[in-house]
Amino acid sequence: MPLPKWNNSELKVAYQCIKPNFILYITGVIGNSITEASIFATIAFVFRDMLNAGANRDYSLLQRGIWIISIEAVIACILLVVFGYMFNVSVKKAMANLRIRIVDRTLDISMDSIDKLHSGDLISRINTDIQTVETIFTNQIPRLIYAIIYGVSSAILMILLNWQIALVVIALGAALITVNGLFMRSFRKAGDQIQSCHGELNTALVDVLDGNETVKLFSMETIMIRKYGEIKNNLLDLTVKRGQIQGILDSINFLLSSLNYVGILVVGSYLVSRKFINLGDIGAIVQFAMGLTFMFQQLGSLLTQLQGSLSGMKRVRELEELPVEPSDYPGGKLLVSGIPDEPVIKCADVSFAYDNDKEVLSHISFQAGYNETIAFVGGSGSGKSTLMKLLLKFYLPTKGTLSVFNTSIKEVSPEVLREQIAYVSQEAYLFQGTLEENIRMGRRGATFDEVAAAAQRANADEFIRDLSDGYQTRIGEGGFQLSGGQIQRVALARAFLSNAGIVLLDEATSALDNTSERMIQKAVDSLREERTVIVIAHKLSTVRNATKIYVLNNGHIQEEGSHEELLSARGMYWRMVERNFTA
Ligand SMILES: Nc1ncnc2c1ncn2[C@@H]1O[C@H](COP(=O)(O)OP(=O)(O)OP(=O)(O)O)[C@@H](O)[C@H]1O
Repeated sequence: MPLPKWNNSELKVAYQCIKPNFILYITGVIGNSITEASIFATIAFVFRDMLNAGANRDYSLLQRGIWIISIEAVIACILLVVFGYMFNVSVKKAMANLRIRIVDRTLDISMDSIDKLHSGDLISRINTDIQTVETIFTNQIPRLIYAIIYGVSSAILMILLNWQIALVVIALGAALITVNGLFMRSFRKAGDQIQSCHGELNTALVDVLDGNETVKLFSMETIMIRKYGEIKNNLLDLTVKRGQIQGILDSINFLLSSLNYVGILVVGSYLVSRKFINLGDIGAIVQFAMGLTFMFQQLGSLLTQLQGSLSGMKRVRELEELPVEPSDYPGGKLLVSGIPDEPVIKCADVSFAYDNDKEVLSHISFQAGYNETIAFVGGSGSGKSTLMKLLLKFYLPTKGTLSVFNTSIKEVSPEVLREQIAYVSQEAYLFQGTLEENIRMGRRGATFDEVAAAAQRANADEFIRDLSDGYQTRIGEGGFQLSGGQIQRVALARAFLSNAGIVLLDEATSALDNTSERMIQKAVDSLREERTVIVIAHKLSTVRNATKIYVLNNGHIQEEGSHEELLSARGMYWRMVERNFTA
């Protein structure tokens, strides 16, 4: 039988999900199955008694049967509620834990891995794929266990009643499993395609929602809806294809099961007419044959369905297996105290490539001391942002050393390093929550007075207090919308609050009105005091005051020096200044 390879790691991950509640889960599932199977077994025996009662006119058998069924039904109702509760609760807990674990894991994934994922695909893995995993526990495993318990108990009872008929039914059942096995590969393939199509669909949806403004700007509505429609149609085709396979399989199963019953009835009638067996026993055997055939049928179709669900598990596992930011550091600490004599940042002959082939930074060397501002300028794609990412340890240099406070960043954990760095990016991300909460991200545990003082230094306090809810104004998606200049000042407030010794500043390129521009410039100037600042500069005012300027070109340092030195060299920097500095 061409069984597909069972991927152990997927089954292992599936087991890991339920492990903390495994006893509760398995007790619920097995208890449920035994209860249901015993009802059917009792019905079979009562059915036998009824047929015999009719044949022999012994109505006490009938009375006994009614009593047994009634009592068992009451007990079963209670047990089914208890067992159902046990396994449902354990599955819900397991899935909630899995979702939290996956989101937690997503936050630890290294930058180069996360760069390769689309947020839509990530959301699909966390929602749709985990939902598929849930069906393994709520549907497939319980049905599988039930089918086995019901089938095996039916087989035993049937063998006890008449082993010859039992053998015939078992042989036909084996044929059923073989046929279902033939379909397993197609189910797995269809499952893989459907799950990844769900990922594509979410990716397209995120593009439509996040890129809404751009879509409208370029009148791309038709293109976007066509793209979304194509994926949706593809998903529909795949689902219909899987439905067709399921349909063929169901009819084959139905045909084989019917043959089974017809066979039993024919053989049974013959045996009854020859008085080898009584009518009641044949009635019971038909009931047990139903149990046994049900098991074979379910084993086949459930194993194929399980393949589909394991496709979801595979995508969840892929997410879990992505490389994370390493956490096994030699425990290096950054000795930050007072005014350092040595340069705070030392970058010695650093090179870096994202994909191990093309270097985007080559042989970069510079130093930045206390109270100094080092500015990087250069054309688009010259490597300025990449250098910032190396300083933040989102990536490690492929060659050379990068040290902060005399310690190689390789030796300290990203958390320890980032505690000493305040990063003010062009597009600060503001989370759903109040302005106070957003600023407090600079230093958790800061008091309200400290938050307000930081906002004051960032020239943000005034506009915040002017809002009707002040610091309690809710921002983020669906909340109050801040202007570009206001967002930048909130980001600067975070940096002031952090008290970090190093500031990485990605100066905004977007044009702001003069008042905003002046306020931000004043805040930045004050942030530079008594700190070490690395700035990606786009404005002449910023570079003019820098201690040293580095001009990046294609990942190389093309020129370095003070504003005056570089101007008199009349090179690339001079040309940029002539062009009014729009790097
Ligand atoms: N995550 C990434 N994976 C692969 N290549 C990348 C990645 N990020 C940037 N690059 C490449 O690295 C090079 C330098 O990019 P970087 O963003 O550092 O330039 P930049 O000077 O900051 O540009 P800009 O001023 O336009 O922001 C570019 O060729 C870019 O395509």
